[in-house]
Amino acid sequence: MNANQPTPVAHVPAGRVVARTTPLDLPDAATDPGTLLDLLPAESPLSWVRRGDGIVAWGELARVEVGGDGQFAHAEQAWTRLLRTMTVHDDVRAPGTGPVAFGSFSFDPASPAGGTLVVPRVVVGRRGPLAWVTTLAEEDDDAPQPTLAELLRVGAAPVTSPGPVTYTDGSLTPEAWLDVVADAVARIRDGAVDKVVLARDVRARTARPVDPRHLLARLAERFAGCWTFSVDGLVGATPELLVRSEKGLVISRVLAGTVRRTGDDDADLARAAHLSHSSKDLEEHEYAVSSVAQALSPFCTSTNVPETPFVLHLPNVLHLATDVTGVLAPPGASSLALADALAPTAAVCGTPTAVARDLIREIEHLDRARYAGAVGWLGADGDGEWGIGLRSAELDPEDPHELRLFAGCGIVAASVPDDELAETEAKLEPMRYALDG
Ligand SMILES: C=C(O[C@@H]1C=C(C(=O)O)C=C[C@H]1O)C(=O)O
Repeated sequence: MNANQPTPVAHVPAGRVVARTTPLDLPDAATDPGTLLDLLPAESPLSWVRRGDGIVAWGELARVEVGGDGQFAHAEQAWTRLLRTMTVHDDVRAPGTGPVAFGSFSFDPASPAGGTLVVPRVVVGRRGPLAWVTTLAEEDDDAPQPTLAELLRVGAAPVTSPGPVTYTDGSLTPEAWLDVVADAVARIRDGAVDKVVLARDVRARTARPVDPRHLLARLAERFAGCWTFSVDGLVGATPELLVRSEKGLVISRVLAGTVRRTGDDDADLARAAHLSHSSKDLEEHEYAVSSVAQALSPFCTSTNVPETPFVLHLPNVLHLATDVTGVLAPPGASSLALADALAPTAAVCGTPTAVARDLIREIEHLDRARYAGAVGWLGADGDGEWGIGLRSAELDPEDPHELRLFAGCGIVAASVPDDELAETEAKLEPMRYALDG
């Protein structure tokens, strides 16, 4: 939708809706971590899955499209209005049961991409030994809850691979992007800004139409510790949790400071040790942690901000990581309101935020759309999980052979453009891997 359009566009049912959650006898995540994703249909799958747990969904009961500065607030208002039309029967009562909305929001509120909430018709979730199905239907629809056998038939159509992929430059050539990074370093050294995160895109064209389930399955299998998401054409596996809010406790996993892995365990351990002492990476990380801690603290009675980061090992890269936690002050802001307050963090924008965002608008030459924005889900009680939409690609709604892959990195005074370009290549690897096979 048009980012300047302040009022949300909502496609919602005219009458009352019944949301019904019942237990489901799914195979254990330990024996079959792929089960949730295996249920998905090829058409517009919704997913938020990590290590076999999470929620997947399909069908569209309602859709809300927002844009501009109030994108989160408008989405939340629409969700609250929709909930008033619902009768909820929840026999399971766990995070993710009852009605949920999946959402994804643009990094820059001025982006024409805007944000979307999708309220699915069927949700299947799992959390450890607990599994459930939620259906959302118009009140006069008296179809019984689907059985496991019926659910398994939804995703029965074979997953197709995209075949050979051709990659071409995105909005800038790699050489032009190096100049942008050099420009940013010069401005940082001049004192215009402390840190700015610069991103680039790469276009991919596939021989066969993209089946998002192919991407999701490969991402979930290789990047099991990340959140594998699919919302409204944005697909990826993010290691970075903007915020999870659950029963009054909030957590944000902050990542900033990165080194590529070598594939050799001993060499990687040496790199991890180097990363945790690198003043350039620690500086980048500190900006990101303080931006999250500052944004969370007005909502919390207490927060815990560890003094030193740990090193998060992913298959492609190592990151400096800090889990910031807090106790929500009553009555408790919703997870979407928290995402609104937190986004964009300095991990994907810079410090100070407003100056960094203006600099990105001026020199990056990229519409990030929903890359690096918030992506996740929201429940009826406001709890939910929102990741930062990294290690991701946007599927072209007009052409199922086309995608845009994105990656970026934090630039500080000590950054070297060639190293930053190499870092973006390392961060593009998950989506390139997803498209393979
Ligand atoms: C911007 C990205 O990653 C972010 C930037 C990082 C960095 O600069 O070290 C690390 C993790 C993310 O917060 C990306 O993956 O595209």
